[in-house]
Amino acid sequence: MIVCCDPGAKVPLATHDDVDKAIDAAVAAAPAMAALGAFERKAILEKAVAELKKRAEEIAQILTMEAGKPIKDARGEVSRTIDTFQVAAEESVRIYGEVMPLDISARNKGLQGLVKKFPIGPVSMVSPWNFPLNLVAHKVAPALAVGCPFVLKPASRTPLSALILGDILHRIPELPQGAFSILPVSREDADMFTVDERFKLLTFTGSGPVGWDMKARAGKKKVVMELGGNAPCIVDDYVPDLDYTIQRLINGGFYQGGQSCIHMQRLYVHERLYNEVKEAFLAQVKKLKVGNPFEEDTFIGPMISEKDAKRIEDWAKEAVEKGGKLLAGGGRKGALMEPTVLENVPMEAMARKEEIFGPVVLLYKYSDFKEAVKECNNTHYGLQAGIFTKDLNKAFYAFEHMEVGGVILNDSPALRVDSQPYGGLKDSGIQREGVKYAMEDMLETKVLVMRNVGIL
Ligand SMILES: NC(=O)C1=CN([C@@H]2O[C@H](COP(=O)(O)OP(=O)(O)OC[C@H]3O[C@@H](n4cnc5c(N)ncnc54)[C@H](OP(=O)(O)O)[C@@H]3O)[C@@H](O)[C@H]2O)C=CC1
Ligand SMILES: O=C(O)[C@H](O)COP(=O)(O)O
Repeated sequence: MIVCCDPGAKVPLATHDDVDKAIDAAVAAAPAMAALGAFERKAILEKAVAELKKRAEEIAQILTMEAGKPIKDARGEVSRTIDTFQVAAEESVRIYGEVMPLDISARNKGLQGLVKKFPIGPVSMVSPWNFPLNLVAHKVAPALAVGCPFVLKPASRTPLSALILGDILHRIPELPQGAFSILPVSREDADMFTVDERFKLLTFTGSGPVGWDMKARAGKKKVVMELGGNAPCIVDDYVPDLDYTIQRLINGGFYQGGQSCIHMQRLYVHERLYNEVKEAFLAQVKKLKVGNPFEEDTFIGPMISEKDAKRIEDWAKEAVEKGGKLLAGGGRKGALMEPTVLENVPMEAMARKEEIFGPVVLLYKYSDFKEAVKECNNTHYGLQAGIFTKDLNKAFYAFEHMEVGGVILNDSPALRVDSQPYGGLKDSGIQREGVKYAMEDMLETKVLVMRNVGIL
């Protein structure tokens, strides 16, 4: 069977039997993976970095073809993927344990512990279409850094860049046979990624309903979930620089066509700056080029499918029906969705309640900072939040009170550095990615308890 991805590339689709064999191969490769020295894991990751650098433009073109991602963003994703692998190479030689005193009471006299981290074993990986290369890298590179074999299922709509990464790894002879498989597979045949007990960890990035259902059925394995968001951003009464702030707000709201779970969906602006920010923001929105993603100056390419673009358009319409005001955009041509700004959209509207995953920003005015933080938290998601302010006390207040995995000061919530801890609270997930943090989940702590009996 084959699976198609726009605009017509075809790749083989693995069967249930293929997945079964891949898991067996990962189990068989686990001892050899665990036996790799830190210097060997580092060398493998560095070879991947070198090859990604060589093939960067080819991969960027493929990302644009398979996901409709503007070419500038595709190049950005490749360069972030190189960072992700580079950081993993560096972290691979920094997996520390500890020696701990265990003589905590008289009966434990003479005891100490040697604590060491060991690779957890075969990892099941399921990745989404919105960052088809770097979100794959955020699972693959940490696994290689700790010495875990893996089987990865890329999203059906965007399997190509993951398969190219597989091609790169396949050419690294130091990787033990069976250490990895990358298998495009139908949802029906993908159930083993969730339920198979040969896997010791399931790491999933994608939508909430799918992720939470997987967690419920994952059995005894550890689970990492990177799910959706509905990211808020506050622009306080005094900000470092208004032009800079507007430029970052535009990026946060419309970069990647809003198809990112840290996309700035809600923008709360202090009443002192409200009119000025609104006017400058709308002026910039009107200049954004929507269209052919291969053109260098395109800011917003097509949504991942026409169906998704239609849903986004419908949610914008519903927001107006429920009392919101349309300030810009709202229209759609096929899969191309206009950058859209809505004001005062009420809580009952889908665009306020749920993750819109499109180029839509909701604008609100506030007068009390603490109330604005409360309103930011008024969602079942909790991934990232942004705050622009000159006042460090407010920044710390936001850091302490925002119910999210990351607060971004003086930039939009859409900012992610690939080495930072990344992940959410509430319905946005559990555990963290961001190389070093993903590695922690792929390691098992073991202790050697030693008694010094004092006899020669
Ligand atoms: N990072 C994020 O927060 C993301 C959020 N989303 C949100 O989710 C919405 C839907 O996007 P979509 O791509 O369908 O997201 P999904 O969560 O449905 O898919 C993500 C990955 O999970 C796979 N998958 C889905 N169901 C199963 C299953 N039962 N067993 C094993 N694997 C499974 C998908 O495979 P397949 O591709 O074959 O269906 C894909 O590889 C988006 O519009 C957006 O709102 C989407 C992507 C990323
Ligand atoms: O910049 C990123 O890496 C993404 O926004 C993170 O991907 P997500 O949309 O799955 O969180």
